[in-house]
Amino acid sequence: MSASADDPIIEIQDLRKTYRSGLLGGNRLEALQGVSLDVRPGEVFGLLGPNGAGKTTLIKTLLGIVRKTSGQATLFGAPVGTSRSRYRIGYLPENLRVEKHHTARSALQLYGRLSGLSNSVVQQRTDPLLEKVGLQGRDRETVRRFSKGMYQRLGLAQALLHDPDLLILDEPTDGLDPVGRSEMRNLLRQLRDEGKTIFLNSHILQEVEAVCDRVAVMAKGTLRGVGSIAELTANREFIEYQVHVAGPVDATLAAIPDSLRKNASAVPLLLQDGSDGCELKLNCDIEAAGAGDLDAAVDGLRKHGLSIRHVQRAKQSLESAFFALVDDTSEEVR
Ligand SMILES: Nc1ncnc2c1ncn2[C@@H]1O[C@H](COP(=O)(O)OP(=O)(O)OP(=O)(O)O)[C@@H](O)[C@H]1O
Repeated sequence: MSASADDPIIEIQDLRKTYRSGLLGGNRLEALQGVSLDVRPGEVFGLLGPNGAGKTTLIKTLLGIVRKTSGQATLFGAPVGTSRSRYRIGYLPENLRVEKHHTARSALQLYGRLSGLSNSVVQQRTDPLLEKVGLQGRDRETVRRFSKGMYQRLGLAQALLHDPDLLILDEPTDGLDPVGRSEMRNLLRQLRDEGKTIFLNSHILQEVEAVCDRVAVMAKGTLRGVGSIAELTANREFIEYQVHVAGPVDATLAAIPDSLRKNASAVPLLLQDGSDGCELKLNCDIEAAGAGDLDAAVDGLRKHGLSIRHVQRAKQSLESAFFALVDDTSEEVR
């Protein structure tokens, strides 16, 4: 069967990696325990997870640096580790190491030779690339004087040198200041607009939220959730309402029905008219018809003479979705 433009760029099926160490490999650590996911052409896909989740192992398996124990992983339809798949990938490692005597220009020449590009192609691509990553004018300084942000830009330039279709980026904004992070975000969006597929690993939730089309959340070698930010943050168990009440915290909590109080909290709040009040947070069980719970709470508040100033449905943040997904009681996605 011939490849189509919509075929996944990365296809992973039940991927497992067990590290063995100690005497005769007696100690086993299952770093990947049956991970399955697809990355589609042109998307920015983020891999999120706490330390030790298996993110680096997954990336290194895709790059052919770590050998899988079992399962399938293909890039552009070819098994990982083959030269056919490797050539179409640009990789930004977490800590790019460049000999201190290099300049950005000489480092790119070296990386170009290592990728098998001719000198003339490297010459031709260097200036536009330095400009793209914002290193124009700094290309003759030795990297000894580079900030972490400049290193990351150089790393991205080397990853782009052979014009790959897929970029695999390990913590691309790690160690960057807010300006550097915002510049890197813009650069990633620009690369996506140019048609590159981007697979990145990050522990910075805001970055992932700002730039990724889809996200996979991993914990302890298993996949806990895959989807767009909107899909991952659509809380399936609770609807949270925020109710602004013209009354103190204690009276507000006392006014709502007993059955709702265990899922409620309130904090003092300055109301829009400048008077004292509180914000009541009410977690309503979806299966118990959330709207009915809200009506019951409003009835209780009104019965106690408390005025309601504002009601809104809270959006679940990626952060709270993330913590719920990596929680030990969360179920694995296969
Ligand atoms: N070469 C190795 N030999 C033995 N165990 C390893 C090896 N590399 C990683 N591990 C273990 O595999 C598990 C997953 O590690 P991995 O580095 O893939 O996680 P991670 O999600 O990238 O974590 P971090 O965010 O801390 O980099 C960890 O328990 C780690 O200690």
